[in-house]
This record gives sequence, C-alpha cells and structure tokens, in this order.
Amino acid sequence: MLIIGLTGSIATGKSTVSSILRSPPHSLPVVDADVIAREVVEPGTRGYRAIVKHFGPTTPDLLVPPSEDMPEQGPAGKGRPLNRPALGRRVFGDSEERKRDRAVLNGIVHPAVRWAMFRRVVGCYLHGHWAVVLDIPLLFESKLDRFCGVTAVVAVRDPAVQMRRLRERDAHLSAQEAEDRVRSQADVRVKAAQSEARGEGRGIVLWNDGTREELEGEVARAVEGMRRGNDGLWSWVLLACPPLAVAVAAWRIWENGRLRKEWERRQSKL
Ligand SMILES: CC(C)(COP(=O)(O)OP(=O)(O)OC[C@H]1O[C@@H](n2cnc3c(N)ncnc32)[C@H](O)[C@@H]1O)[C@@H](O)C(=O)NCCC(=O)NCCS
Ligand SMILES: Nc1ncnc2c1ncn2[C@@H]1O[C@H](COP(=O)(O)OP(=O)(O)OP(=O)(O)O)[C@@H](O)[C@H]1O
Repeated sequence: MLIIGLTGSIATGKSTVSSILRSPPHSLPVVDADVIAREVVEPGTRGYRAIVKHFGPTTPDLLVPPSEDMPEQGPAGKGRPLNRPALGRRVFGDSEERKRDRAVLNGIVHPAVRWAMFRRVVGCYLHGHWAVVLDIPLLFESKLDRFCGVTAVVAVRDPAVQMRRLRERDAHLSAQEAEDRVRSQADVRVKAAQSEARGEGRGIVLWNDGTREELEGEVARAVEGMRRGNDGLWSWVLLACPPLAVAVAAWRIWENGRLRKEWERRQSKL
C-alpha cells in the first residue's frame, strides 16, 4: 500500500486537494491530522487535561465561556471545550515565547496524533486499499515524511495568493493574526523544494496559484502517475505476504531517512 504524505502551508490548498482525493473518481482514504488533533484534545482526554494544566493558569480565556448552551462543566460534564482561537493566540507567531509555547502544545498533541494515525493506516492496509493519504500540515517538521512512499506538497508561488485565501476563508483573523499563522510554518516553497528533492516518483508538488479546475487536473495527473507505479503484481505480493511488506516498509523508511539527511546536509551548506 502506498502512503501518500500530503502537506502544504496554511491556506495553500491542502484540504481542497484532500477532498478531491477522497471523492470519485479517486476515492482514496484520507487520514486527516487536523481532525485527529481535534479529537485528542476533546474534554475528558489526556491531551485536554495536559493543555488545561499547562496553559490554564496563564490563559484566562482558554476554555469557551459558559453560556445558556454551554454548561459550566461542559456538555458531557467533562469540562468545557478549548477556546481554539485563544490557544492559537498563545502559540502562533515567531517570538521566543510563542515558539516555546508551541513546542509544549506540539509535545502534548503530536504523540497522540501519531499513534491514532498509525492505527488508521493499518486499518486501510487490512482493507486492501492500494494507497492511503496522510493529510499532515506539519509533515516535514514532524519528520513523518520518513514513512511516506510519496510526499505531495500543495504550494503557491505567490505569497499574496496564500494571504488572500487565508483572510477570505478565516475572516475572523486580524491581519496580524493571519501573519503570525503564516510565519509559524516553514515557507511553502521550501517544502516544495524538499518534496522535489526526494526524486522522481517519490516527491511531487501540486502548484495551486490557478483555478480549482487547474488544480483538479494536476491532482488527476499525479494520481495517474502514482497508480501506474504502485498497482502491479508486486502490490498483490506484498498484500499476500505481510512479513515481506514489513521488510519492504522498513527498507523504505531507511531510504527516506537517508534522503532526508541528504536534504538537511544541503540546506545547512546554503
Ligand atoms: C493552536 C490550535 C488550538 C488553533 O486551532 P484553530 O482551530 O484556530 O486552527 P487549526 O487547528 O484549524 O489550524 C489551522 C492551521 O494552522 C496550522 N497549524 C496548526 N497547528 C500548528 C502548529 N503547531 N505549528 C504550526 N502550524 C500549525 C496548520 O496549517 C493548520 O491547518 C490548533 O491549531 C492546535 O491544537 N495546534 C497544535 C496541534 C497541531 O500541530 N495540529 C496540526 C496537525 S497535527
Ligand atoms: N485554486 C483555488 N482557487 C480559489 N480558491 C482556492 C483554491 N484552492 C483553495 N482555495 C480556497 O483557499 C482557501 C484555503 O484552502 P484550503 O482550506 O484547502 O487550504 P489548507 O492548505 O487546507 O489550509 P489549512 O492548512 O489552514 O487547513 C479555502 O477557502 C479554499 O476554498
């Protein structure tokens, strides 16, 4: 089974591509890290308790305020949900304090997300899917690209297009908040270069400065290419022989780690 790591930067079009991939004619299973990242911090979870413990004392508006529809102890009595924009204000931005807080939040959320994703990928393998898409905003930053047969970066060449789409989609964000969110992630053009550096067939870029129709065409061509490379007899052999599949997966992870180190070495020389 081919693991496709889909990434980009904020508002470059990752969710748009992900919904194209999960719809016919592609109909691929998509594991969405953002959705899982929400599930693992719902009231009552270990992630929720850790966030409240760490950020609660210094963030008065950390939880959604009580109201007629929101009881003091939350809808299920497990606490009120997190006030996500308020937590976002604590962690997005490039000051040292924000970076520290973001690292703490990532340290709470990411391990739980990784474990949940692993379980879902195994489920897709057992269902006999030829490919699964991992939609992960921080694919390279969290080094999960090592586990992907192909990385696909949704990118725009013009930063103004990214900012315009972000402000149109999230109209509640101020210009400063939008800027903070963009700056909290690596430049999408660098991510695109990192994907391409993995080599032909292993890393692709879906450029999304144009229309949705153009994007759909790019996605269709990319899926066609991946299917051609991964839909032969070899895939059936791997499906029929799990120990061989594990050995091949281990070799690919090693190879991807090597490609990653090579990229980091080249970057450090720049
Ligand atoms: C800070 C939070 C509560 C803000 O929630 P909010 O609903 O306002 O934004 P949302 O989650 O939709 O994120 C919007 C976009 O911001 C970017 N983003 C989210 N978290 C991070 C992060 N830790 N670092 C950099 N960029 C991030 C992503 O592009 C994401 O798609 C939330 O983003 C969060 O819990 N982040 C930490 C978990 C995480 O890293 N999630 C990303 C996938 S694992
Ligand atoms: N080619 C396009 N033409 C016009 N609008 C687009 C195009 N692609 C995406 N958009 C719009 O831009 C906005 C951002 O796209 P999308 O939500 O897919 O980005 P994203 O990378 O998933 O963002 P995030 O990381 O914040 O979740 C959305 O409102 C989407 O409808």
